[in-house]
Amino acid sequence: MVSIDVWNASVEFPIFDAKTRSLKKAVLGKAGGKISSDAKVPVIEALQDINISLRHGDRVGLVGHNGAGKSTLLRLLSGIYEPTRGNSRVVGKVAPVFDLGVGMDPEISGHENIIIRGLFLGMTRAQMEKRVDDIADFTELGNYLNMPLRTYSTGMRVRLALGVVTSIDPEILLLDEGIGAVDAAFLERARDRLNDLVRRSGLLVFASHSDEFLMELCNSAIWMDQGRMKMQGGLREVLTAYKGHDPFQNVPQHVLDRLAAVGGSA
Ligand SMILES: Nc1ncnc2c1ncn2[C@@H]1O[C@H](COP(=O)(O)OP(=O)(O)OP(=O)(O)O)[C@@H](O)[C@H]1O
Repeated sequence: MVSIDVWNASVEFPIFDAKTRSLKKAVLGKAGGKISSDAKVPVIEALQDINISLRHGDRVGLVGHNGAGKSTLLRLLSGIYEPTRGNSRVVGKVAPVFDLGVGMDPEISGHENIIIRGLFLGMTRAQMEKRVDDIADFTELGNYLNMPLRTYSTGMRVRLALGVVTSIDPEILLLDEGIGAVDAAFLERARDRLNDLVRRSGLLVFASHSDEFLMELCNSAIWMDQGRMKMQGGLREVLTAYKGHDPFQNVPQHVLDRLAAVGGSA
């Protein structure tokens, strides 16, 4: 059974560049983590005192201003960062989807990239070979799949990457908001695949600035603020507190019904 547990975890980035000493005097705005001023070198306190316990079936949205610590938290959960203090334990195979294009090689074909990217996300070559046709159909890239990736437009790369990402079977899916940068029309086509992906995943943690995406995929949320967890609870409750208004209020009933049907937040 998959699980994520984090106890009193902090992640700090010491900044050794002498020029950054002036940072110590910096006044922080709303965006960004906390910069500690008492240490010898300035330290960015990206995460402080994080306590999380997630189990199979949890679908958690991470919300918060720029620099609040969402991406750092995802990297902590994926094992890319170790906590500077405290502990974390993740049981299950993690698929980190932080940057849609990461692990793609511009010099090899779309087909080959499908396999490579799948391997990077924890799949086997045999599993990916079985999915290539389905991914090719979805991307509508046709003969381009035999061409090197460098010949693709940005949108074509995103189609390929999204096709691969939505084909995997992750135990724990960690999604960063890059996925929200996809254009609306294609996203509409990807909607069902994304929902299926999330349904197949044992556990989802998704950092996003998009209410629509969060409503679609998540049922609870954590509000990050300057590296700390400001609030944790149901998605609607947390989004309402974070935004200062209830974003569900303006959602038409038929959309709420559809979200309820796919197991979303409504
Ligand atoms: N590698 C790093 N070195 C130094 N500081 C970092 C590093 N990564 C993140 N930070 C700092 O940690 C804090 C949290 O950043 P993080 O990227 O986790 O925020 P975020 O909530 O994902 O922001 P956004 O919504 O803009 O993506 C910020 O103050 C950032 O400047």
